[in-house]
Amino acid sequence: MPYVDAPKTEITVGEKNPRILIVAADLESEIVSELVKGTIDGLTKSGVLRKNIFVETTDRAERIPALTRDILVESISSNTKSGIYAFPGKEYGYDAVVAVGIFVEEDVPSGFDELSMEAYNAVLDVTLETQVPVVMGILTCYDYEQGLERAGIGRKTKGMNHGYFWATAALSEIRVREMYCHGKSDVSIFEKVRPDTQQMVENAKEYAICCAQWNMEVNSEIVLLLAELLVSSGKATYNTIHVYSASGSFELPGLANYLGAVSPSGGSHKKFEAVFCIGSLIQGGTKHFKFIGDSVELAFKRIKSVKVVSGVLVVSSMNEAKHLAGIEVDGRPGKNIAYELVKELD
Ligand SMILES: Nc1c(NC[C@H](O)[C@H](O)[C@H](O)CO)[nH]c(=O)[nH]c1=O
Ligand SMILES: CC(=O)[C@@H](O)COP(=O)(O)O
Repeated sequence: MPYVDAPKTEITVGEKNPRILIVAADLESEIVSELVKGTIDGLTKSGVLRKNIFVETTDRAERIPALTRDILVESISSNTKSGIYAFPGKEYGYDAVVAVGIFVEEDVPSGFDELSMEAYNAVLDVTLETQVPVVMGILTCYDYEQGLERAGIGRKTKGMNHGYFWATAALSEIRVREMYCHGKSDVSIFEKVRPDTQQMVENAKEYAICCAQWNMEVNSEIVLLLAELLVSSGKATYNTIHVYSASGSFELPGLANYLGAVSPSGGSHKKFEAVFCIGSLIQGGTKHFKFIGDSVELAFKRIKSVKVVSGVLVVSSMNEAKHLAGIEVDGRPGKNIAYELVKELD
């Protein structure tokens, strides 16, 4: 069974009901239709009104990014914005998008990795261009059975419908942007380490840390040491470090770009010195972790709105991830990557 440490977040939508677009490839397929159902189910259970969930379809997963972009652009002129969070420049008719589809390696005789990478890169492009979070629900399976399992209808192992993950991811991305627009970040992770009173530090700068919610046991170690190093080196105080939760590592570039491009309305303008992106991608049963790892690194390089420091681990086991987060495993001391990340500021 693949390793899964998915976010435990349960989200209930607020007063403003979000508008969610699902762009699905090949709705005729039993896998995709089940994944779309799972996504809709997850969204409505969290309080999204069914009338605010829109499903558009195409025949092939590689067409999802272009179709998503077209629908988003068209929605600018519509009169149906929810206004949950600010879009810089243009406002779209949807607060988040879930891309749903599947590539099966067995069915792609050559170029499977290229096909998948192109789709992942193109989905991230849409997010970076529009600032609308597009959640990655395109499965990259070795065979059909793996797809059935991830749709919760496996024949050997039933599995879990991943549509629920994607529903949560879409809503988390909306929530974190909404919080940011209200001048809020989530510093609860510092509760145990943050002193009650803080010295005034001259020239303390504002930093953001975006932290993926998958594999938090690992990510939290990196975030805590990173903050400690920023504070002990006099670059920041705990008050000038702001933590924002991204759903998974795939959501990190979109969130970092958003923080760089948008000033929160109502709150003070935050111009971050740098945005650190922390996540750990641990190999599951498919190449999903690798495609995400490669596509997010490329996307970080395309971000111009702010300096981004990537701390996304792409590893084959939880023990490897723990090692890079400074956690001792089987008597072998770990080496936290936070030490390397702060050096990137110099
Ligand atoms: N398996 C891991 C994930 N998966 C989730 C994706 O990052 C993403 O949130 C989802 O595809 C929706 O867009 N994320 C991690 O950070 N680490 C993993 O091991
Ligand atoms: C949904 C995920 O990101 C996670 O389940 C990846 O694992 P797998 O490669 O087995 O689909």
